Amino acid sequence: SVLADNGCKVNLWTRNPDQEEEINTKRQNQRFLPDFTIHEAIHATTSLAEAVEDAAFILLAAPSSAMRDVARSIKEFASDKAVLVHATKGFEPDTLQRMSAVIEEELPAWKDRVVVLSGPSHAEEVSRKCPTTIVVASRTAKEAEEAQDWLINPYFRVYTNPDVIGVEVGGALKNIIALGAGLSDGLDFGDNAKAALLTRGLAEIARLGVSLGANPLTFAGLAGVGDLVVTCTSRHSRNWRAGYMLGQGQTLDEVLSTMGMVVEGVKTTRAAYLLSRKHGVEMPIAEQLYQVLFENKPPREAVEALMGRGRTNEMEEVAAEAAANWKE
Ligand SMILES: NC(=O)c1ccc[n+]([C@@H]2O[C@H](COP(=O)([O-])OP(=O)(O)OC[C@H]3O[C@@H](n4cnc5c(N)ncnc54)[C@H](O)[C@@H]3O)[C@@H](O)[C@H]2O)c1
Ligand SMILES: O=P(O)(O)OC[C@H](O)CO
Repeated sequence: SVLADNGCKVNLWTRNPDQEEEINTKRQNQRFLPDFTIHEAIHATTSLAEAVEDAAFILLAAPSSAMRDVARSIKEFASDKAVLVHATKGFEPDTLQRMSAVIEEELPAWKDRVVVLSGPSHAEEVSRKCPTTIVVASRTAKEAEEAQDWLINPYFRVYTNPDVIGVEVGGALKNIIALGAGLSDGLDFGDNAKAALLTRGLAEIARLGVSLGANPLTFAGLAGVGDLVVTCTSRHSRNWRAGYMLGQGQTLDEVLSTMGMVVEGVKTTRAAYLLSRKHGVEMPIAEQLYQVLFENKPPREAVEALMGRGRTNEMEEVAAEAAANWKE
């Protein structure tokens, strides 16, 4: 919609022929974005070749578990002159890789040229043209600035950032904390608890991010605290909603079947748990959530475990992590 508003002719790929027809004839997508009139310049197609072969700008937004397949499928059709952007917030579940690494493996022509788009941006509000700020990151300024040119408009303000790793890690890990915030709200634990989760969650995100090579300052920006705040507090967030239902006593299977949309935080909790062990990074919130989601730990016990941890210094850990990384 942003690209169509900016004067572009847009092809939107869907695997579902009914959805293709609904979009092209009724200008609606009732399942995923009800009551929104889709711009006339958007043409839905079930043909991936038609969707990408003449495209100068390609935006991949598949769930993280599907990104490799989708990237592989466009290889034979996409022009390597196209600006390639992804908006997916998660790690590949099996390999624990970031999305740009997965895309670059499947599409070597874009090596070091994949742009990451992230930040606080629920589709429900962008489609209503609510003022939104996001960030695009790439290894060299050229690609991010090109993506910025394509996307920026009076209601969609786009910043650039050189920190691909930090922007991807922030976008992925905030979903875990949003699940936790929803869970806390579902247990009626109040605003103090939620503020604690956001703040200590940000510390965890920064710790793992820095150990993966991110700039810690990125987590103070749109892809860090910005997206963390919106996802932990917005009624639009699927991750917050899923956590809330868990807090109210539903099982994970019940929650996921009710949602009918991707809840990236579930698989990302597992990925973060495994990455934290691999890199020796302490992530107590992610660890407790992992036990709630995958080991049937009662949520109240998880909160007790977090509150009962040994005494610690608030600032020490982030500074120590950054120093260790710098020495390497
Ligand atoms: N919804 C938002 O506001 C928003 C904002 C920013 C980023 N994101 C990110 O975008 C990604 C997708 O989220 P969404 O909101 O579109 O989810 P969604 O659940 O609304 O839609 C996912 C779409 O992917 C399709 N899909 C599932 N498996 C597929 C596969 N194997 N191959 C191809 N397509 C497949 C589904 O059919 C569906 O159309 C996530 O990583 C999410 O974090 C979403
Ligand atoms: O609905 P969620 O929880 O997947 O969040 C969507 C976006 O990432 C918000 O920026």
